[in-house]
Amino acid sequence: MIRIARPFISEAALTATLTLPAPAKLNLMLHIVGRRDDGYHRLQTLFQLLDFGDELTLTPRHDTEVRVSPSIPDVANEDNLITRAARALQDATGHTGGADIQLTKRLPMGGGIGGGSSDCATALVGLNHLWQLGLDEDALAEIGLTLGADVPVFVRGRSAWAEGIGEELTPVELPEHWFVVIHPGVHVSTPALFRHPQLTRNTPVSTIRTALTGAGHNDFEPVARTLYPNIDHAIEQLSQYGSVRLSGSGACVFVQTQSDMAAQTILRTITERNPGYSGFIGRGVNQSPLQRALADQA
Ligand SMILES: C[C@@](CO)(OP(=O)(O)O)[C@H](O)COP(=O)(O)OP(=O)(O)OC[C@H]1O[C@@H](n2ccc(N)nc2=O)[C@H](O)[C@@H]1O
Ligand SMILES: Nc1ncnc2c1ncn2[C@@H]1O[C@H](COP(=O)(O)OP(=O)(O)O)[C@@H](O)[C@H]1O
Repeated sequence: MIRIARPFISEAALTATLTLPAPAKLNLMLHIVGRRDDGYHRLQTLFQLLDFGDELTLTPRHDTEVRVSPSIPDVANEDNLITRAARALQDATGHTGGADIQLTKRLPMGGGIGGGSSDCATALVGLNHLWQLGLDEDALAEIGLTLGADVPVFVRGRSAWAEGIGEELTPVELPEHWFVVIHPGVHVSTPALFRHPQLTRNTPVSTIRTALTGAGHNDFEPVARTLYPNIDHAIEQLSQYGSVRLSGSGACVFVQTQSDMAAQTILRTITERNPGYSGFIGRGVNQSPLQRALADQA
């Protein structure tokens, strides 16, 4: 655990409020190449950050309370990854202040687009700033990894090639395309998919260079399509517009477009045709809007 002396916090910092984005990610490809002794799967994946996501407004409190509002249905305040991030920071540093955190949730839950992980990372990065804790990026990523395999990429804020369980990150420069992301109205449990007996876990190891050519696939896709007919249907529907992929363990599927206007047309067509589906458009970004927003504060 990282322990630092409790820093002095000015009265001005206690009244400051910070609004920060929590962007989505896509897995442009995701190969499962093995398994660790603790059961976690070893992956190779290309994380593309998007300029679309949730938003957190953080206000410090004098007491130790951490309150997230509105609460997320079926997720207790102490289980919310935002609260868990705040608690982890308090534990690591001995900080005795708390926070009120307003959450604008735009990303579908269990969508494979990292909503919870990104909220968690934004809380870590934002509270480190507001509470003046002085933890560096490595320390925040290390704390983040204890809360979820996908948290470090959002803490570091670069589109990246990832190995290990997602924490060995190499920043990459990707073309900043537009993406139509469709949520086909089903909630996928990531642990359940990782446990599935039919999941391919022995894809041969690839290289970053190969992945950057656009080669690769998502090993979750066959299982997700079998278990969730809506995912299968959404992939079929979108495939007329280009190469469709599942993101993470699903349920979101996506297709790349050359313009915002093309993306709007596809999104409108698919959601009008399928009333249970929702979706959004995001532009791929190499640097996270979180780090850009924080730099603007400095
Ligand atoms: C599959 C991916 C791909 O980006 O994304 P999502 O579909 O969740 O967005 C991630 O690896 C998900 O990361 P994350 O959602 O943070 O997972 P965690 O909370 O750390 O783990 C949830 C559970 O999934 C399993 N797990 C997770 C990651 C991994 N590399 N191997 C695993 O076996 C473990 O059983 C773990 O208890
Ligand atoms: N702030 C949060 N936002 C979303 N989900 C959260 C949050 N805190 C805890 N969770 C839990 O984490 C689970 C996975 O959420 P999410 O990150 O949206 O999925 P995925 O990683 O598949 O995109 C949710 O079903 C929910 O139970």
